[in-house]
Amino acid sequence: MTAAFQDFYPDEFSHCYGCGSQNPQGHHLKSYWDGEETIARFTPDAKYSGGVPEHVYGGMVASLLDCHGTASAAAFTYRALNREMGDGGDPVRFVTASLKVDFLKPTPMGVELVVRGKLRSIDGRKVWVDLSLTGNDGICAKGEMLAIRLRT
Ligand SMILES: CCCCCCCCCCCCCC(=O)SCCNC(=O)CCNC(=O)[C@H](O)C(C)(C)COP(=O)(O)OP(=O)(O)OC[C@H]1O[C@@H](n2cnc3c(N)ncnc32)[C@H](O)[C@@H]1OP(=O)(O)O
Repeated sequence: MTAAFQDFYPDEFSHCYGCGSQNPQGHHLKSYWDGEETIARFTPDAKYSGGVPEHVYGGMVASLLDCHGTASAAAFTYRALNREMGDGGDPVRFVTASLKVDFLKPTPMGVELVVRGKLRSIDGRKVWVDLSLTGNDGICAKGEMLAIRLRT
């Protein structure tokens, strides 16, 4: 089975509620390559409802974009450097500096959500990623992230 980007985060940095393998309460979001783009799939539990039970609350939507975006920034950078994750070299890790979310329509509950990341540009430690979240009836939210590579 293909490893997810998050599987390469060192344990000591894997406590993120959204995607950390070491957080037993967390969502354990997993991100993968899909051609030139990145993809993650997630079905929120019913307790993450918005104003009505049929819709997902906005914080969950932003959280999925956030975690998939930083993982994608790392993946795009590895690829730009012609490197593989887990290659034994200096780890490439990112945090979110800025995340803009446009909520285009309510996000449906009870269906698998698909989060996609597309590289906009890399400029030194700064990586801009365009994000989208799709439900069963088209794109529900779009995001623009600036992720910053941590100094190692
Ligand atoms: C080895 C470590 C492993 C860690 C593993 C983590 C795994 C991931 C876990 C999963 C995580 C899940 C996701 C999460 O939840 S991540 C959690 C949420 N994010 C954070 O907590 C980040 C908090 N912020 C910081 O730590 C610092 O501010 C960072 C590190 C981001 C930058 O501080 P640093 O001192 O390093 O760099 P710098 O200040 O010189 O800035 C550098 C450049 O960036 C530009 N800039 C900065 N901010 C903004 C902005 N808002 N808009 C526009 N531009 C901005 C800045 O002008 C400069 O540009 P230039 O002058 O070079 O042109």
